[in-house]
Amino acid sequence: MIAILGAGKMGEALLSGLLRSGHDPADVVVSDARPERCAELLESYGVKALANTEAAAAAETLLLAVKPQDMPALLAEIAPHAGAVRLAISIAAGVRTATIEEWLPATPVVRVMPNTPMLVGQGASVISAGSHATEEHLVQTEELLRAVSTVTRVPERHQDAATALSGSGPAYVYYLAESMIDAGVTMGLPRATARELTLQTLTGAATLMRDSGEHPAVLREAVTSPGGTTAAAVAELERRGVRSAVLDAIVKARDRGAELAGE
Ligand SMILES: NC(=O)C1=CN([C@@H]2O[C@H](COP(=O)(O)OP(=O)(O)OC[C@H]3O[C@@H](n4cnc5c(N)ncnc54)[C@H](O)[C@@H]3O)[C@@H](O)[C@H]2O)C=CC1
Ligand SMILES: O=C(O)[C@@H]1CCC=N1
Repeated sequence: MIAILGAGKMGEALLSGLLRSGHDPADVVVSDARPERCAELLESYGVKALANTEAAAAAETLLLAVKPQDMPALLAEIAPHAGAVRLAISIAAGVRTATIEEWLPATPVVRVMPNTPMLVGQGASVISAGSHATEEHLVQTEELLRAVSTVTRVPERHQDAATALSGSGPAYVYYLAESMIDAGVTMGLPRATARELTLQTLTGAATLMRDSGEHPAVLREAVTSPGGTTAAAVAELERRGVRSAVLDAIVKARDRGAELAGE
């Protein structure tokens, strides 16, 4: 039995991935602080909702998907009931495996940083083993996540960097998308047209980068005609220091992650 504790946006993405990859709804339970949320998930997926303590007692695998600030209360509540748990997987940003192990001593813990494209089966997750987790636990976690994301193993000391890059990363892409759409509207394009062109450009450019395996600089050069339009735009980005702003912003996100984790 797998229990998803905290069935919000990310919890639901995990749930739908598990069911899509062939898990029986009878082998998955959810628990959430909001009863109406539990009713919704029962209605949509046919999974049973239990109280946190009952879910922890019934499951061999826990997927901990509450917000980081709700994690201490959840761990304190379930710890006395989690005797049969063989693997605890946490997706909470900035919560270290050692913190979870303080509450669930001797339990194998795997820490995951997913991202929101997991909601459409296109996530990028990084995973790290806690001190009791073995190869088998990492493989089990990879199997659970593969239906909704790619999975990359990193040592836990790289979790804050991965959180800054891929965990927060979708926000940077949406920020760029907003700017591009606004530019289109400023130049007189209908908003729907600007949105569609921006969306297809981002999707197409990402697909080309993946499928060609080329370095992004090579792909950018292929767009940039001497003395042309792209060269004018890129020169302005360089003049404004956008490249170093992006780099500094992501390092700031990494530092904030370490601060939130109490490091
Ligand atoms: N949203 C994002 O971009 C990402 C989020 N994460 C992590 O995923 C986790 C979940 O995030 P979201 O799904 O976005 O949040 P959310 O707010 O949609 O879901 C959290 C759920 O936990 C429930 N909850 C709160 N306290 C509880 C308790 N004591 N017992 C049971 N349920 C409880 C809430 O009712 C809510 O449904 C967070 O720890 C976050 O750090 C990780 C990567 C990316
Ligand atoms: O902004 C945050 O703190 C979380 C972590 C990764 C994405 N959202």
